[in-house]
Order: sequence, then C-alpha cells, then structure tokens
Amino acid sequence: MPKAVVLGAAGGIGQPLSLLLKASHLITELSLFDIVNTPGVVADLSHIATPAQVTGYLPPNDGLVNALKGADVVVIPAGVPRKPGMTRDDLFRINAGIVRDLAKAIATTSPKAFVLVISNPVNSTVPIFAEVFREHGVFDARRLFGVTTLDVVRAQTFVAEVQGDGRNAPNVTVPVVGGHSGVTIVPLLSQSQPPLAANTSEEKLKELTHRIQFGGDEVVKAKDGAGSATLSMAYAGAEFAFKVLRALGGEKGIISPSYVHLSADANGGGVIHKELGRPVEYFSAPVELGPNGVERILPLGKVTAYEKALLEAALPELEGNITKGSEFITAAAPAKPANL
Ligand SMILES: NC(=O)C1=CN([C@@H]2O[C@H](COP(=O)(O)OP(=O)(O)OC[C@H]3O[C@@H](n4cnc5c(N)ncnc54)[C@H](O)[C@@H]3O)[C@@H](O)[C@H]2O)C=CC1
Ligand SMILES: O=C([O-])CC(=O)C(=O)O
Repeated sequence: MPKAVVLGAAGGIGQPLSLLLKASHLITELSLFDIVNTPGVVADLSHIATPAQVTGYLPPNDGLVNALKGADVVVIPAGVPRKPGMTRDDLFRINAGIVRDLAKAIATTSPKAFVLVISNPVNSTVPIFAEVFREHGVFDARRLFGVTTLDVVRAQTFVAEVQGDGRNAPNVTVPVVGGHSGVTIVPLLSQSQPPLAANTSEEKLKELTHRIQFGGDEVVKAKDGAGSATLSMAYAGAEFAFKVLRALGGEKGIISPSYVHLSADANGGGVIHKELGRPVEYFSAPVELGPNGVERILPLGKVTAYEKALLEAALPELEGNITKGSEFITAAAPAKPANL
C-alpha cells in the first residue's frame, strides 16, 4: 500500500488536504513536511482511526529527505498564495525558488514518485520541476502532474447552477483544458454532459467561461487579503490524488484532466499539437492514468469556433509562462564545458 507525502502540509491547503488523505483507505503511510507547525498537524491527524500512519518533519537537518523517503505520491501545496490585485504570475518571484528546492530533494530522494504540483503559478512551476528532474537525469513526463482539478470542479458546479440544478454538480462533466490561470483556462462547454441547453445565449456562454477562468479571483476577493482557495483546492487535490492512487493500484480507465509535459504520451502529444495548430510543450488535457502514470493523452475533440478562439487566446500567455519556468532553471545552470 502506498505512501503519500504532502509538502507544505501545515498551510491553508495542506491541512485540509492532509485530513482528506488521512481519511482515505487508499494509503497506509502519510508523511507531512512544512517549514513550520508540522508537529501540531501530525499530533492532531494521528488520532483519527484510519489505517494511514502519520509522520511529520520540519527543517533543518534531513527533515525533507526523511519525509520523502519511499514516497509513491508527493502532493505539493507549498508556497505563498495571492492577495487581491495579484496575478498568479506575481507569485513566481517567491514560489519558483521554493519549488526548485523541493524538486531537487525529490529528484535525489524519491525520483520514482508521482509528483502532483499545486503551488502557483502552475503553468510555470511544473516546467521548473521538469527542468530540475532533467538536470538530475530523472525526468519522466508520465509522473509529473500540474493539478488543474479545481478548474474542473468549478466548471461542474457553475454549469450545474446554470442548468438550474446545483445538486446535480457531481454528475456534470466539463473538460477544462489549457493551463491554470485566467485566459489560459479553457472550458470546453460544448462538450458538457449533460449538455447545455441548445438555446444558451452567447452572452451566457461568455459569462460562464469567464466565471470558470476567474473563479480563483472570486475567492481571493472574498477572503480579502487572507489568501486564496484552500478548502475547495484541498477537495480537488485529494480527488486527483485518489485517482492517481487508484491507477497506481491497477484500476483501469481512470481519466482526469491534468497539466502535463506532452511527451508523457507515446505520440508526444502529436494529436493535441495538430488540434492546436502549433506545438506547445505543456498543456492541461484529459489524461488516462495507469500504474506508470500518464498512459495516454486524449484529444480535445470537436470544439466550436468560440472555443477555438479561446484556445488561440490562451496559447501566447501559456507559452510565456512555460518559458519563464523552464528558463528559471536552464538559465541558472552552469555552462557545459566545451567539447575540445
Ligand atoms: N493549483 C491550484 O488550483 C491552486 C493552487 N494554489 C496555490 O497553492 C499554494 C499554497 O496555498 P495556501 O495553502 O493557501 O498557502 P499557505 O500560505 O496557507 O500555505 C503554504 C504553506 O507552504 C509552506 N511552505 C513555504 N515554503 C515551504 C517550503 N520551502 N517547504 C515546505 N513548505 C513550505 C508554508 O509554511 C505554509 O504552511 C499557493 O501557491 C497557491 O497559489 C491555491 C489554490 C488552487
Ligand atoms: O486563485 C488563486 O490564486 C488560487 C488558485 O489557483 C485558484 O483558486 O484557482
């Protein structure tokens, strides 16, 4: 039975996420790391009568390494959240260095673990992980995931509301693709199941799209300086982690959107490149999960002219975010000695 690790476990997301993981019977070991307050979170969770045995670690010494030893799945909500007026990209300055250091520790301690990145800006932090893993010779695109599940969870909820039956949200499916910030979040509402009413006005579609793209801002605004989504993110992060764990356990046919390096797929994301009309390195798309991680990236399928325009609007920002993340590592790498 697998060991799950949470890095940033004492934070706004980390605590409820750790609770949901502790409550799950899919894991037997839950290892928590944060730079502060881990002992209290561990003492609290460890009284819950579920199988997972909880251990906690702090820096300095080998806290992080010990937390990561033998990890099968590492979930990462470490880093600062937004305040009103900030974009996710504004978090790069602080969070890029945090995730780089966590990536180095994973690369050396648990290079085979499945890595689930929540820390923002996801569009850039996932490329940071990939480049650190590449530098250490352990990059496997099938095992690195940007968690975009909250966008899907929001889309389910908001579409169900528009359909007049909020209680049906769990049965609604909406693919949300692209990235995880503003216009890079592209809901494919034409593929909603159950479908939106045929007479849904263009205005309503635009409103719904905007609400899914900027749902995070609603929470940042409501929290008024006290952070961003934590509880809904913990729910979404746990939901995705459970899917990964079930696939790891051999369950077949599990599909979930996730932000991945397109080389994770046997054909290198070729189908999606063709659909988008240009190559892009990372993209959130529905992926089929298996015991080795990504088994297959599914095509986006039929999109409307409106959705095609959304995809076109998403790509320049997404590509900029990807380059920024990758170059944070590659530009800092010492030059290779010339081949004399
Ligand atoms: N992917 C997504 O859909 C979402 C991502 N987020 C992002 O998740 C991140 C965390 O958000 P919150 O939990 O609300 O923030 P928070 O500030 O409440 O918690 C962050 C935790 O990370 C810890 N931390 C900082 N540096 C660390 C390090 N080097 N190693 C381990 N832990 C470290 C802090 O001590 C803190 O406990 C933010 O970057 C936020 O933007 C938030 C919501 C949704
Ligand atoms: O909005 C934020 O900064 C946090 C986040 O990623 C989300 O809620 O989708």
